[in-house]
Amino acid sequence: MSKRTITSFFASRLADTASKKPRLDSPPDADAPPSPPTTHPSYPHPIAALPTSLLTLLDTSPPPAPHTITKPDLSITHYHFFPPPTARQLFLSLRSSLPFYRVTYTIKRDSLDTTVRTPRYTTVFGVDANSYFSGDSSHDARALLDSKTHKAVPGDRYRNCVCPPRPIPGCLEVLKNLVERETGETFNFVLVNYYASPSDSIAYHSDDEAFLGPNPTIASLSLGATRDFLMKHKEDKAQTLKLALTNGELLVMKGATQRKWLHSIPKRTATATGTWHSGGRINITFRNGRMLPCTANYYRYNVNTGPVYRWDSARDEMALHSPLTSANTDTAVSTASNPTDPNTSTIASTDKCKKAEAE
Ligand SMILES: O=C(O)CCC(=O)C(=O)O
Ligand SMILES: [Fe+2]
Repeated sequence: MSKRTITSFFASRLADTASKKPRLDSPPDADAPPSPPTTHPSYPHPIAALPTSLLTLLDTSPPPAPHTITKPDLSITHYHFFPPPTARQLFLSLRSSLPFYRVTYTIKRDSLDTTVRTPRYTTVFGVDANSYFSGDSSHDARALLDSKTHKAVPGDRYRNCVCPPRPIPGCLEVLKNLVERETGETFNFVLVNYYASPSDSIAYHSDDEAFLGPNPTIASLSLGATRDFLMKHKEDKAQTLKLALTNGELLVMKGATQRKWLHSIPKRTATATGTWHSGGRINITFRNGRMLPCTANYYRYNVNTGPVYRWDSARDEMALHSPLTSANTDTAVSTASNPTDPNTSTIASTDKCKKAEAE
């Protein structure tokens, strides 16, 4: 959690804006050739860097003042983090560069195996606080190191993970750095949702898994189409909130918010979504996973064993990138999981299954 007070937070923001201090740690050189894509053995394909012209826009656009929302047990700050034209370019760039998944998994419901199809595209990068990747996104053979010993992680540490953890690619690292600078927090996971149509959604849930620690801070960036973000208090049914999240908006949820409130992006019909425009919406959440089970959980529910989708600009839609090599179920995971292993979090799975049941 940030140790900065609200006053110092605003003071540093105002000072940054007043001095037109660059927002990026290494401001782009306008004449520099575009950065190469980020590559890593754990990626299904190289992930393109953001164009230099876009990095310049990100670097020079100071965010306007944050707004706070006052409700019981709620700590939310939101602001227009990027101007809409910049956010639109970011949306187009990330939609075409990232690998996405349409995850399917099985859960036990009334002791029967039930298949859940996640109603949106997802992807995830990062690793929990016990490990980190050597080097930076310009290195293509980044090794997973132990946070205490700084040596290679024991080979079996992520054996329950559906795939090896993936380092955060350059295009998302840039955004993480900007959000960290703004919030005073640090994050080690970047989760991405792509809502291709108004019927893509996320059911009511809270991101309160034990592996995030108590009172987690979650920063959430919206790019592309406007979608309604609904919130309701877990106990006081009279307490509800509806925000229309627009292109370039950043929402920072803190304190008791996850413990006391649920949130969702409900399905909408195309006609009811007056502000919908074709192309969909990307949501990026920045999180700090403190405990080992976080990694297996996030890769299971956001990548899993199914095929990769990539944006097909000719067809103007997501298209299968890789042939289906294994069934898009988590059978492999269930058989690989060892319930007595601390990597297999029953708390986490239970939390996520609650989310899944309504999807
Ligand atoms: O798309 C959004 O704004 C919310 C996504 C979300 O709640 C999540 O990924 O946990
Ligand atoms: Fe969430």
